Amino acid sequence: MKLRFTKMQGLGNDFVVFDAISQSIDPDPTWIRHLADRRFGVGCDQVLLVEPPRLPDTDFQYRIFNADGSEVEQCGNGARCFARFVRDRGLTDKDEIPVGTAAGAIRLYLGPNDQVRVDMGVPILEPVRIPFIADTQASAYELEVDDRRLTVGAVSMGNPHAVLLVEDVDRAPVERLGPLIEIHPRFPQRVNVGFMQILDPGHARLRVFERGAGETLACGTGACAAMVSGQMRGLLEDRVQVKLPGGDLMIEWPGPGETLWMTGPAESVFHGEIER
Ligand SMILES: N[C@H](CCC[C@H](N)C(=O)O)C(=O)O
Repeated sequence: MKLRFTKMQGLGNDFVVFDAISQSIDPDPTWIRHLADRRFGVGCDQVLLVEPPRLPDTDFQYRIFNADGSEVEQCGNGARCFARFVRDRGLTDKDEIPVGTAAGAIRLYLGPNDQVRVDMGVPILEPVRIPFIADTQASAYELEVDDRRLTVGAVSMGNPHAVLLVEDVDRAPVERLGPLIEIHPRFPQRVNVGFMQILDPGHARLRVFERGAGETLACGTGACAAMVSGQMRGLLEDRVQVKLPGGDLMIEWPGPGETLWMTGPAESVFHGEIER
């Protein structure tokens, strides 16, 4: 059976997107891994499925699968690509799209110049909800990694993030520490690992070693989590330009308990069909 897909990207974080409303898609982890493989498959960081709504007051459900086949709760760059996909495919004519994810409902706003603004909900800081094993909630935690004591922030955007501060992202030990922290036992669901260099209270550089995908050119939820962690540590203000290797995101967050907004681009690259 031939399945139609669209290859998309948000700041170089790339996706294979399927309309799973008009097509029957079984997201078997082995097949997801094959799809994501950059030599034996199409190649992507994540696979996205667009499904009929499941949550009240939403128009769609959107499911996210990492390249390793694991299904996850949230994807920031994917959310923007989702919005572009459903508009370009004529699945909606709205500029404001309520959509359900495994982490709950979010709202997407299509703007000019391929920009999409996303209400990412309220960031989660309570350790048990991240999940992260800690005695109390704090703006930063000590983490033993490879016989070294590191300081990390811990935040959930629906998916878990650890955030480290570094002097220079270009020289950050992403390849060495990313995989070690991703599977650290204090993160029972594994974790995405952000390495943030703060330039000034309104600007930061970030690299992210993603759970289930490795280092990507951009991570939307990672940018959100890094900004939250930076603000909780008194280092960032409530509107921050986060500069990732693939490009920039604007993150706005007034503070704990408040909604976080992310704005950035989303583009289609090509349409294709794959035999299954
Ligand atoms: N690797 C993430 C999912 C994709 C998130 C990222 N691509 C984004 O733009 O937020 C996780 O396992 O939680």
